[in-house]
Amino acid sequence: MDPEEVAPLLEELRSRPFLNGRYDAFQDEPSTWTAIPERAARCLESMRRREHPVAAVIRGIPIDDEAIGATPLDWSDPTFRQRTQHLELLAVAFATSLGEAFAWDRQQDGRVVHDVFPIKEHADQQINSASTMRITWHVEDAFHPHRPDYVMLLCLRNPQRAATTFSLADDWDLPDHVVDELFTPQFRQLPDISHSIDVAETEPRALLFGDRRHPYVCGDPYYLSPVDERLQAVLNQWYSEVERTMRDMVLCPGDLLILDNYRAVHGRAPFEALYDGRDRWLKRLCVSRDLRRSAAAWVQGNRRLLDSTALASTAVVNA
Ligand SMILES: O=C(O)CCC(=O)C(=O)O
Ligand SMILES: [Fe+2]
Repeated sequence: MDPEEVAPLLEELRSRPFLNGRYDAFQDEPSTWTAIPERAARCLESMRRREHPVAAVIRGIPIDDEAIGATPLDWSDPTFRQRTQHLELLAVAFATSLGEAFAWDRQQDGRVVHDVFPIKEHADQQINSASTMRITWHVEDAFHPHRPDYVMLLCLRNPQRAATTFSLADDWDLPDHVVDELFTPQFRQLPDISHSIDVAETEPRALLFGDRRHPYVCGDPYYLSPVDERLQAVLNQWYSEVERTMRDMVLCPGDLLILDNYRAVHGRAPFEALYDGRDRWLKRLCVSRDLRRSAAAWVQGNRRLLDSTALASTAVVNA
């Protein structure tokens, strides 16, 4: 994308008052979904309507490195949100070509756009604010029936050139008996720690579903266990195949990566954080094709704010 194409929209978005991550009114404005450059809109429309491509990157979103200021070190100084709101709104505008950007009430204060940057205390945890710890590949929010259909990552800076990794389900070549097992509901998926939920027990689920020739995937191996030890060998075969087909993408400032969260898994390579205000910094959005499916989880009638504890199974919540 030519940066010139999006510059007037970005300029207009810069003049918006601070909305503090509550973007409902903005998402409801008709101009939101008509304003984005045509070629990008076509690509997103193709992702939604044809389910192809499964992963796409839109390049050339102008990032003013000085104006966005320092990469935050933690959540204590919220001014970074004001400095980057126009970029968040732009990402939300792109998301409207795919569906609706939504928030989880227990993640990042219920904000629609998440910040991804390294936090010292999390360096070796399995969370997106880690650094030396690899984020093992996963489907985003795999534990939840209302997980996003798409994940969008907008890169503000990435001096470490840490790669985002992803693998497409269509690339997997697995023996029939492995596919059969993965299509059978016999795997328990617990929530990842970013949701701060303790689920004692979950219903066993299938990891692949839908059309056998072009399956959908749902799983986060780090928080996954089979109902029967015998299935570990099946999981290992699947894991190797995902590793074999894994691609690396080093996002550069102004790159917007869009991943189909039903047809691809993703993760992130480890990197060395410096905590010097210049570290890697991304904005992340979860996008749903259809918010009606999640009505039982809407928080106080807000269709774009989901209660992640509203699961089919019984959830025990850590306060
Ligand atoms: O940092 C990245 O490139 C991706 C991290 C990730 O998996 C996420 O934020 O959902
Ligand atoms: Fe992720």
